[in-house]
Amino acid sequence: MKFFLAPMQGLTGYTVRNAFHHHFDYIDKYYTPFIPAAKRMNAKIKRDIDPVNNDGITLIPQAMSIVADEVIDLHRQLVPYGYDEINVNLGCPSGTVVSKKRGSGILAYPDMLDSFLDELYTKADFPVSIKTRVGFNDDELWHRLIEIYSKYPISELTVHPRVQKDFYKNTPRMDDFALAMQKINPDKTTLCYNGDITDTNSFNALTDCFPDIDEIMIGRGLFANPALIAELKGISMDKAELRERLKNWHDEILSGYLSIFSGEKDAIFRMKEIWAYMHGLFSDSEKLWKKIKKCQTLNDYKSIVRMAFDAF
Ligand SMILES: Cc1cc2nc3c(=O)[nH]c(=O)nc-3n(C[C@H](O)[C@H](O)[C@H](O)COP(=O)(O)O)c2cc1C
Repeated sequence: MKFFLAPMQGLTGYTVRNAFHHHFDYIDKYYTPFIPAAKRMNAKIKRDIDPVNNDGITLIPQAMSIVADEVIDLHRQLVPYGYDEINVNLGCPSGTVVSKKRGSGILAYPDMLDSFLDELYTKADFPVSIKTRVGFNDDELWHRLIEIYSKYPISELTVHPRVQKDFYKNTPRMDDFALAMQKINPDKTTLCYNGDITDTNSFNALTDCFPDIDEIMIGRGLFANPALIAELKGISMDKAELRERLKNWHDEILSGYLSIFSGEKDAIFRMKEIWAYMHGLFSDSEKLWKKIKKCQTLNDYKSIVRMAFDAF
């Protein structure tokens, strides 16, 4: 089984990717948070994809676009950095994205999706993978969408079996993932599952249902428990070792953020985004989370976190 870290805007930049690579090195492949392909890459994006900042990490840049020439142009900008494959985001549910028919917005327009992919796969002389949801308002069009996907030489199709309207609510629609397993030719396209893998139970339920599945992408579950993949692989780790690795992982991210952002407030804000998922691992987790949410200065933040790790 191969495990991938899901792209997450604001969370899976190079600082976090490196921390995973150094302290929980179980991730086979990483994806950048989406890069808006309509514009030229800015300094922040260039820093994020720079191979110097991604040493030893297998990284796939993700494009946000529904225009073939934009994807081709982004690829042209990425080649000098050593990238070949591009992943296209057809899953983002955010209002500002879908209002432009981008992300999961295009899933309501199968004909438009078909012509986009037709032009893209005709013009692209490099591997293009896709990350998709299973519909917009509902999954009635999923049959049609999967027929469209199955026509093209998609290098890897990651399916997050929710529709746009679900955002992250409700449970993944496993019947829709089953249809993808049935319709996608594994000799042409590798199918990757994504959604709600958070522990051994959810992992076993998935692999019991789909024993042929070979690739799983995990997002929130890895922030709730950075050692999750080790657990899924049956690698044992006692509490002291987990605490030590978790602390090193946390400290590397904090010092990385403090060196990137001009003020400590920004670094603390970004650390809070991680704690929103991670606090559940700690004792008295709700109380801890409240304290972290309230804290405004680096000194306060550091002392709360020190106590949390002491009590771990
Ligand atoms: C805060 C946040 C940011 C995200 N940013 C992206 C993104 O840039 N590109 C993308 O394809 N998906 C993005 N996603 C979706 C995740 O990649 C993933 O599909 C989703 O979290 C479901 O997987 P999970 O249940 O393992 O977390 C984002 C999700 C969250 C919660």
